[in-house]
Amino acid sequence: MNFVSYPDREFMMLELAGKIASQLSEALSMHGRASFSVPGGTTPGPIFDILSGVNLDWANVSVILNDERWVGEDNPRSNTRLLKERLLVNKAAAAMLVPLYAEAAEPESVLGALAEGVAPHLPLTVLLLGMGSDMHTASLFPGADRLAEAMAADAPLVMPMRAEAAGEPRITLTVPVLAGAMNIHILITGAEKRAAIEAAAHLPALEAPIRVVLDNATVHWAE
Ligand SMILES: O=C1O[C@H](COP(=O)(O)O)[C@@H](O)[C@H](O)[C@H]1O
Repeated sequence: MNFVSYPDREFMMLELAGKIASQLSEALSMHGRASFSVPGGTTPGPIFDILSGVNLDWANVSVILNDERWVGEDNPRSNTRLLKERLLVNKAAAAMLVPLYAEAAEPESVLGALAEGVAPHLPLTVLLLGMGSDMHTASLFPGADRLAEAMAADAPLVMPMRAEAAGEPRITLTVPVLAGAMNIHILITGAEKRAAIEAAAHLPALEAPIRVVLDNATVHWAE
């Protein structure tokens, strides 16, 4: 893995935001459009704040979550809510949000429609991932009910996922979609996650799902 250690979080967020903006900008110049997949959770808020103010042809950028918790936007755990509050504001308000959630009791009942929405935006231009200290990324949790299926080469684009550590049911981009991205960045902070990602490099993917992208990703870390 390509591991970059930064002196502090603020510097890391600024540097990585610049890198992502230039990768999106290059795709926009070459193809007239770009797709950007982003994590939820607690880590990416500051980089969203920076990116939302960057001058970019956002109207031609599609934004897709890596994964969503099956809760409505009124719930503070909603990743869509985070995106709308921190990334899809200011200049980036012009970007197109590709939904990974629709009002339904279970993800299974709207899966087809959500997958159809994702398909035209592949391969992802830039994939930004987070990681939990249990080595899950997106909603690929160790021990999740459909993890092996989501790792198969012929997996559908999106899948529902349930795991004890996940809390609510989830929906996630699957491994072929994640691993097929043109530029992959993993954003992590703190000593515990650093130790986890170093351990993941020596573990099978079913125990350490982050492993599925590690060989082709740049890991960005700050204490
Ligand atoms: O549940 C999730 O967790 C991971 C990691 O989140 P963090 O709070 O430790 O930064 C996140 O990447 C994923 O998108 C999210 O749904």
